[in-house]
Amino acid sequence: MPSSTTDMTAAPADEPRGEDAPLRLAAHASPGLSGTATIPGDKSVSHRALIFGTLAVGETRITGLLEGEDVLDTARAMRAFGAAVTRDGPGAWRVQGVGTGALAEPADVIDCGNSGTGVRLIMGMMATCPISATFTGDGSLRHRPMGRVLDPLALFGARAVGRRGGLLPLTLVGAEAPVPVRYATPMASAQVKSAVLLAGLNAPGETVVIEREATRDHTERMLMAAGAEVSVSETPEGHAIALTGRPELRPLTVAVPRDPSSAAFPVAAALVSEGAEVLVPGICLNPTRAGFYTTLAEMGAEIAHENPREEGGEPVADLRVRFSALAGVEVPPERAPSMIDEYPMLACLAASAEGPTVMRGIAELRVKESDRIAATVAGLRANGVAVDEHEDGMTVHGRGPGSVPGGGLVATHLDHRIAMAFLVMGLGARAPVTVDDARPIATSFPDFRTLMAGLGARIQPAG
Ligand SMILES: O=C(O)C1=C[C@@H](OP(=O)(O)O)[C@@H](O)[C@H](O)C1
Ligand SMILES: C=C(OP(=O)(O)O)C(=O)O
Repeated sequence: MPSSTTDMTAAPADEPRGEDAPLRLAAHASPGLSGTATIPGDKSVSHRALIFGTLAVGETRITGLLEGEDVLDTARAMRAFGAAVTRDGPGAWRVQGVGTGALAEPADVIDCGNSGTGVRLIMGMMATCPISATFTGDGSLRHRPMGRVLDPLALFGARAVGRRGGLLPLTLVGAEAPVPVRYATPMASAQVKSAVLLAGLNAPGETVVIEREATRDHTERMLMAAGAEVSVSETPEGHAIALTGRPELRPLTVAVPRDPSSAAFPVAAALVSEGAEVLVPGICLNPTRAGFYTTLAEMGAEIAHENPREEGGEPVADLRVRFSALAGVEVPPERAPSMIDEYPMLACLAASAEGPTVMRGIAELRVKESDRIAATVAGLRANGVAVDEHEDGMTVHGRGPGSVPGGGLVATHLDHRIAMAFLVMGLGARAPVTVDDARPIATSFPDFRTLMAGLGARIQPAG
């Protein structure tokens, strides 16, 4: 791994970083996985640590930062807005912030690569500052809707000019005289909520965001830790977060907890690998993120939560996972926000559960890095698994442990989670499962292959 900050944030390409040609990988049946899976830092917390570091006056210290491409793009962007961002060693970073309202105007286009979180939070951060910035991203991000943040940011007084349909590239002109906003989010989205709260930081007065279902709360936690006045309440309209604008944010010391969304992959691998026992230590089990683990318990997964404790202000536990005979379940739609990124993995796992697994209320999956419902359904069918596609979800008809035929090729559509979910499914399938391009895995989990190989997983380049 390069040791200097400059190397870690080299200019992004339009294609996934790394090798030029698509990286086709095949996962072969791998019974008896064992060992310890040390998961990297949480992606959501890592983005926010860099952004809050930039908005605080003074030096923020971060340990355990996820050094995936998405987060490195945010680090590079924070430099463009005036912060001094330094890498001291693996996961150890410092940010010398400029303060809310004192952001520099970037001299060039901000390329957020594959990251919806990066671009949407950064647009929120700058929308109430008297500067302009132009944003773009890779072929996946340029298809994703930005109107969901541009609409509320316009209420603060910001203006955007971009491609039709609210697509990147776009230029955001920050408000000269921002006004605070009261906004009810039309979809369950922590990115939209966070963009509004970040914009509210530099608007005088009280900004309120109301969400029908509570989404991940890392922004609120960090705002409070940095000294902002934030109150959270349940109202007839929903879960409301009120923020008083123009605080002086103090710099934080952030110990990034280990990512429950990344942990989902080795956890699922152990569940489908006959005879497996894997320890996954120190996983963040913040209730706004832990829905996948609740669902696994309902399916009968043998997962012990050992040594529960608090680390860096988040509840964490060590997960000991054993190969399990799973039963299909109906996932309550209201659980979706707490496991939104885990549905592709759950669907692949459901293929070897006994009976149907019903996943509804997840239309948001259609606007992620890929249309994750369509990509998952196509990948399952290519590997002989029966699945029904619904407008807002899917039902997987599992036939029990060891029943997944495999042998198919999965189109990953620049989507790291599709690539990882299907490789994990292959570890318990009868014939190898191949993914057409594993390069996007580097956006969130650069050490995925090494970590999985350490457990005994057979994931190899495919011809
Ligand atoms: O706020 C965040 O850090 C994230 C929010 C979620 O997106 P939405 O806000 O679009 O649901 C999630 O899918 C993404 O991986 C990270
Ligand atoms: C949806 C995801 O990320 P983002 O929206 O930040 O691209 C994800 O990591 O699964």
